[in-house]
Amino acid sequence: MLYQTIKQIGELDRKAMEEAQKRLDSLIKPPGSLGVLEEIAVRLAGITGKAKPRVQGKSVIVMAGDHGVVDEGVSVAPREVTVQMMQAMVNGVAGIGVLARHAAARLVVVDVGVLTPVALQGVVQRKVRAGTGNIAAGPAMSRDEAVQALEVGIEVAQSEIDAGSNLLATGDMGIGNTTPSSAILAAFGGYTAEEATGRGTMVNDEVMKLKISAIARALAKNRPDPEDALDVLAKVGGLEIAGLAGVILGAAARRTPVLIDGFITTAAALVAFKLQPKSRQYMIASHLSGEQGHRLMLDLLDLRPVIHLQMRLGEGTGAALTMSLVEAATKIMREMASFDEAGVSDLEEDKILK
Ligand SMILES: O=C(O)c1ccc[n+]([C@@H]2O[C@H](COP(=O)([O-])O)[C@@H](O)[C@H]2O)c1
Ligand SMILES: Cc1cc2nc[nH]c2cc1C
Repeated sequence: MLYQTIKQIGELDRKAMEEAQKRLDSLIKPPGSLGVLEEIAVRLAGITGKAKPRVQGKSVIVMAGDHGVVDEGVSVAPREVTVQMMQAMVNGVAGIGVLARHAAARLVVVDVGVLTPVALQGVVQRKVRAGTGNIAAGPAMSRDEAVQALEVGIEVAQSEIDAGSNLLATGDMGIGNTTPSSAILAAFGGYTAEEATGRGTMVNDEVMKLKISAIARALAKNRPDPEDALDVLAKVGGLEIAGLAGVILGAAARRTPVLIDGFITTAAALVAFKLQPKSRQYMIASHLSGEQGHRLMLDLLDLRPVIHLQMRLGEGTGAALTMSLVEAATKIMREMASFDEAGVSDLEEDKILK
């Protein structure tokens, strides 16, 4: 199913993009004056094949997993916080609970690999295994488990689309998950552990040293092959990272725009891109995370973040906030009048900067 999904991902619809650009240029404004909103509008046309798409339903999909590498002491938070935060999410009181509600989006929380054996009320149960292995000592998971977690993401994304959502946002929850995300960045980008590592939940200098050492050992021990995305994902990734890469591929295969959140979801975006380079065109980078290394990831993807709020919470919070901007771009296309329609005098063509 993974390979079928990867094969289904096509190119953007250039004709719809040209039509959208033409319409934008006819609207009552100086050329290009809505800036990035115009870029989003054109890309949405390419993704959906419609010059004037309408956002009909929004879903934020949070994938959650635990990490064996927490044994190395790489986070400020104890591992049980993963599950406690999932509970807070379904109760609507976590950051993403608030911001998904603010965006009028459905919030879907998926257990793709948390340690607790108990099923949480309101959480979608798709556990592939109970947490990853410690990447500083061996692989995170098997190749087969990585495929299973990717397929969970594809299925959840496509069931949200089947239920009427046509704008998706990605979110993550997993204590310790900035460590595998940094390892993924180092593996794909050829960076050292030091260059790829940030402070996550705000670890101090002492913990930072442990974290860099754990990532360096993870790379040396596992030797992930950057030419083989599944190898990188299985050896130094995470279950929620795999699930999120699946969400992105599943959305792209169904020509649905998908908002990328922060450091962890962008690591997943890198995996999706390496599995299918065409998937990149369906991604909208929502924000620039405060996590060191996020910009390096976005540069590898050649994506430009829409908002800069120094957020580094994860959970899909930056992606949820950006949903309303994406929706605004569709409304510009649908509701703003042209010079002709509004009876505004045409601009003087010979005076416009070309
Ligand atoms: O999204 C981000 O950019 C981001 C940056 C730093 C931390 N986080 C969140 O914090 C947790 C991981 O931090 P850590 O220090 O435990 O690796 C995880 O649950 C993430 O959602 C998220
Ligand atoms: C409290 C808390 C909330 C989070 N949300 C995402 N990662 C998190 C990490 C912590 C520690």
